Amino acid sequence: MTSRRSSLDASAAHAGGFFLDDTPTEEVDRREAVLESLAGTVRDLVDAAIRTTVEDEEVLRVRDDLAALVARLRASQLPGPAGVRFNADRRSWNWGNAVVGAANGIAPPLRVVHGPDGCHADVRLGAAYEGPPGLVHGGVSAMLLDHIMGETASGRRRTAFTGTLTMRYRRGTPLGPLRLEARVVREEGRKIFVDGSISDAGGVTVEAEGIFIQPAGTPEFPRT
Ligand SMILES: CCCCCCCCCCCCCCCC(=O)SCCNC(=O)CCNC(=O)[C@H](O)C(C)(C)COP(=O)(O)OP(=O)(O)OC[C@H]1O[C@@H](n2cnc3c(N)ncnc32)[C@H](O)[C@@H]1OP(=O)(O)O
Repeated sequence: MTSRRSSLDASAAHAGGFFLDDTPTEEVDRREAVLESLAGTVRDLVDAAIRTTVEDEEVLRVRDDLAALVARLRASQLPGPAGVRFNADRRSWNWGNAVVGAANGIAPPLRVVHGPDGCHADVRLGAAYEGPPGLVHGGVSAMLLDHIMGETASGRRRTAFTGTLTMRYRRGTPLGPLRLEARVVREEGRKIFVDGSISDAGGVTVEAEGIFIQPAGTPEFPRT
């Protein structure tokens, strides 16, 4: 088995909390597809574990089988979290991210689409994201909006951290298919004001307003 840790660490240079990495885009895409397929199965496992009704003995046998699989993945590990990396093509990858991480089985995951007027994402939230019965946990709604609004502020050309995020929960957000939207309303110096929403088939369930800050001294690339 080949470890990936050394090549990533050797090529990384720090840039405003993000890492410039010389891994070619083709190689990033290849590895991402592999990790994504693993995370999809992990996500399925989480859902199956929540909803299983098999006998206790079978649950315990599955637990032992899983422990053996975990040990195989632990054979070669990063020393800490996956971090955020980007290369000279401005291909960025944040495989551990809680919302979009390709390798993260507890990320829904959100697939953010960047357009001229902002960003949107279609997502289906299952049993792992439940708060009130049949409804999305309010913190999960805030987390997803925080991410898509932050990515909108970032525009894939600068880093933008959440300064203030205000949520208005208009009605319960049902588990199932949902659409998230975000757009930049205005900018003042390093402050980027962003609106966001979550909708189901019946309309908006959650609205949000956020102020995202570009940390002082961090790089900004031209718009693409
Ligand atoms: C690089 C290449 C491309 C890479 C491409 C990758 C793209 C990848 C996209 C990822 C998208 C992630 C989306 C998730 C986003 C999170 O979840 S980020 C995590 C949660 N947020 C945090 O942890 C932030 C913690 N806070 C901080 O780090 C710092 O307080 C901040 C927010 C950076 C501000 O610090 P600062 O720059 O020292 O701020 P400061 O100079 O005091 O103030 C600047 C201005 O902002 C205002 N301000 C400061 N703090 C706040 C606040 N909390 N609220 C409102 N206004 C504030 C000040 O009043 C001031 O305003 P003016 O006086 O200029 O009018």
